Amino acid sequence: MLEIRALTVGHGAGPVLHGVDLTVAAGTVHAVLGHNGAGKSTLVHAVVGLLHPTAGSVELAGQPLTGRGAHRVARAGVGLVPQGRRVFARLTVAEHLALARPPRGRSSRFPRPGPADGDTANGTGTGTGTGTGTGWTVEQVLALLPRLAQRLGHRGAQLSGGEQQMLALARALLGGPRVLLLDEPTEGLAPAVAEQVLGLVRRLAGEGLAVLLTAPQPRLALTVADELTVLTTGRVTAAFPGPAARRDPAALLAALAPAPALTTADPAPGAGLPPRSRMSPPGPPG
Ligand SMILES: Nc1ncnc2c1ncn2[C@@H]1O[C@H](COP(=O)(O)OP(=O)(O)OP(=O)(O)O)[C@@H](O)[C@H]1O
Repeated sequence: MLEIRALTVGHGAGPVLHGVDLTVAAGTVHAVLGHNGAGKSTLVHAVVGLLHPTAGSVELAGQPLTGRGAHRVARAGVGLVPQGRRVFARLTVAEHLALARPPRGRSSRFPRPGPADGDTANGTGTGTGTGTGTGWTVEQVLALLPRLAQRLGHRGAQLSGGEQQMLALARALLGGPRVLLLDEPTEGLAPAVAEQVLGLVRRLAGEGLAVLLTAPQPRLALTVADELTVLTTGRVTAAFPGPAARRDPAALLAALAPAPALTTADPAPGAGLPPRSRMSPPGPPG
């Protein structure tokens, strides 16, 4: 479904990603793992058209997306749940959904594959997931995310982190994506809420979406991913099928191990710095 080939892209001062290859099949979750600064958001932004690659390509179901503007990429069926949720503090949930809703007369551009009737999120059984090919309606999104239905009058700033994440997900779904990109969707969430969000992600993949999500740490992503790719300073340094990584996560953990910290036994580079600085691993803690 989503094919990323030899992608090289940066923010103006040289590449951040160097020849990244990655595929996300329909109905699967592909997790991109990497430490802070590895290039995960850069990859996501390049796919959704916010950054323009200097080399390589992005295709959706064989249709080239490379170099298109973000709105055209969205219209082609790529949905984004951005890092940090990007919810408007002063708008209510209902207002967010109204803004994201497809224009009258045009439901989501792509039919929602849909599960069997009555098979709705969290077992609430509201029966809206009919898979009739009409795309995502606000009602269907609220059936998938019933917590939002109880918060329609709340402003973005009044929502919990988990509720904001669900609102960001709802907004993306209303665009009718075939591919959904979620940039660090569990960041800052309590473990139980993070698991709930990933359960929704898994469910959406089960409905046929191709899902790419990013995470700095493998623990939660490992529970839902069909494929895992490790990015290290802008390069793919390892890739694992989900089942194999779950059976034996040692190789994945090793691929994600931070570069060894300098010690006082190391020669010169930290000379003159206080000992704490020399012992710190690169980048902020996870
Ligand atoms: N707008 C920008 N302008 C210049 N450089 C940037 C910009 N955004 C990111 N970078 C740089 O690109 C590199 C990759 O950053 P990116 O945000 O893609 O990493 P990440 O893996 O998503 O990290 P995090 O987990 O912290 O979000 C970093 O060196 C970062 O400083």
